[in-house]
Amino acid sequence: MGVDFDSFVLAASTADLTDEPAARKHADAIEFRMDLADDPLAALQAYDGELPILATNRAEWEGGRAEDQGRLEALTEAATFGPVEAIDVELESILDGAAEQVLEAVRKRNVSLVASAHDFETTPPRPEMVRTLTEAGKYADVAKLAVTAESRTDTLALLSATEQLTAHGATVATMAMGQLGSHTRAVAPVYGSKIGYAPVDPGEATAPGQYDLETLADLVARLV
Ligand SMILES: O=C1C[C@@](O)(C(=O)O)C[C@@H](O)[C@@H]1O
Repeated sequence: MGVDFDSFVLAASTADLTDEPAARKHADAIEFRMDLADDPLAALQAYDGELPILATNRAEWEGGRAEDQGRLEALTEAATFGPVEAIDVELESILDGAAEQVLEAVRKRNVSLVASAHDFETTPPRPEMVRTLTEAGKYADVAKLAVTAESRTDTLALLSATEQLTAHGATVATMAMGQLGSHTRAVAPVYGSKIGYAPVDPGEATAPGQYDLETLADLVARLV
């Protein structure tokens, strides 16, 4: 049980689980953005796709659309559905103790856990990125960090932090958002990043600078 993040996992990010047949050819998993869906628990109930689901219910304060009210409860419930083999929860929610019931549900069903942090404005200094990823890794199977690149120096710092942690045995997922960061989505897996996110339809990106699924699948396959 659980998604195996020992090797790279390409997740098709979507608010619509009926995208699954279109994603199947290129993706290893579906990232279901519950916060962008109309009735996410009903959609999970109706899901009959083949790909395992990584469920995300991104908080408004972390760049998503989910209000705090009921957010973590819905994520906890998502963890009880058979096809949900991984759960993404914000590192901030873990650290402030709010995610305890999510962590318990994840443990109970042996679902994989991704602890994530985002910076939609900048790229923090390298030591801070290493600290954030190290902290996230204490709680989760995958420590994920998405930053916003403002320069090539930023993207190099992110890739270097990715390489360092991977060399020390950590399982991390990293990406730089924004136009300047796009190439890191293809290149970070070379340095050890274990999850890539891409929309099936390029018009439905879930973060700035994403490639469409087919393009990212092709780039990563050529590089890794
Ligand atoms: O956290 C992430 C990473 C992401 O923000 C990206 O930059 O690809 C896309 C989101 O859907 C996902 O939950």
